[in-house]
Amino acid sequence: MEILKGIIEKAKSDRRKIVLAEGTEPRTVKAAEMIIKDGIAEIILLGNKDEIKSKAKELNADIEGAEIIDPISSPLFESYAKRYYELRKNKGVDLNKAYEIIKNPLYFGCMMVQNDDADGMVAGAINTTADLLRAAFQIIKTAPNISIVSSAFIMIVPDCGYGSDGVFLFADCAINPNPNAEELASIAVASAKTASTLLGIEPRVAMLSFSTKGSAQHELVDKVVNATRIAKEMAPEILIDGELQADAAMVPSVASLKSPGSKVAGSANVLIFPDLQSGNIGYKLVQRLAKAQAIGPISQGLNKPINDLSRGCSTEDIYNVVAITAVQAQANK
Ligand SMILES: CC(C)(COP(=O)(O)OP(=O)(O)OC[C@H]1O[C@@H](n2cnc3c(N)ncnc32)[C@H](O)[C@@H]1OP(=O)(O)O)[C@@H](O)C(=O)NCCC(=O)NCCS
Ligand SMILES: CC(=O)OP(=O)(O)O
Repeated sequence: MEILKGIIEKAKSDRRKIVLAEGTEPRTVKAAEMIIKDGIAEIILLGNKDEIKSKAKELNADIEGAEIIDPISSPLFESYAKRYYELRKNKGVDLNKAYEIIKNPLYFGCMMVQNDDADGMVAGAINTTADLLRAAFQIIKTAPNISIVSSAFIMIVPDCGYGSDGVFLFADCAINPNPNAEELASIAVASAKTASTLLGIEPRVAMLSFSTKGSAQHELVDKVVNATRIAKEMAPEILIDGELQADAAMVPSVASLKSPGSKVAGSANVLIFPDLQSGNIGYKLVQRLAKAQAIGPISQGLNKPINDLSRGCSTEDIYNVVAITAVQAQANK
């Protein structure tokens, strides 16, 4: 929890302007109230003004301090549509289509961030990850020298001595369905960076598999072995090891049996899943069965901070992801 408090204090220290694209969604409206009250960020809610105000009234939420922008009647609408057309005309988008697309708050919000009218955006309480990411990929795009955008969850597991006192980073649990070895290596390196910059912990990165150091042979294991080698070449300064089963990665007694001498096994705090099936299932199991707090998915590798939520998120989750987005935005300046 200390880690989360640190992020929240950092967000407060230099307030950024964050767009909440799902402005009428009840958890979002409540989160906006809390964020404004605690001074975490300046908030822009997107959507129909009357609908947002009546939702706030119904929820007894004070959102007086929020700016409300209706994309359709906004003076920014025309210029954003034209800019979107310029960005996507070589992909077959004509001007009429651009006007249609910019009515969608996910696209309008990304345009606000891209044009520095806001510093970051959070959505995904009602929209799917794929819909949010498509808008971000098209408008915000991938940062220089980054081959692939991925995501990570901060997992805070109660009464747990593994990882960094129960704190882990899990990746990729939200974006890339089946990364190849190079892509998996990039996810590992990006996650190590997120762990050190956002969580302030020294990353110990485990490349997870159903095999530990050759205990099983399969092409799925080969992918993780290759990804581990590539990640070590990409970032020799980072502690990365694999392939490791989850118990060998986290539990010292199992690590000493299965992978003796490893600097990561038994103490991993960054867990890299081999594909999205295992990553998404894995984080939800830990969240629900171990009652862990799952904060994210936090995007890694976009030019500017756009973050997703799970549709199962709580008001508190939105509050936390906004704080993280604000801290990422500070780092971008
Ligand atoms: C991320 C995702 C939406 C991309 O899907 P898609 O639209 O079919 O992907 P495409 O291959 O058509 O690519 C669309 C654009 O995004 C870009 N893109 C796709 N994946 C990318 C990635 N990981 N990093 C950077 N750019 C990416 C493509 O380069 C392309 O750009 P362009 O249109 O400018 O050429 C898709 O991989 C997905 O649905 N992932 C799973 C999301 C999910 O359901 N998660 C589980 C719940 S959290
Ligand atoms: C991250 C994630 O799994 O999102 P959702 O639950 O909305 O599919």
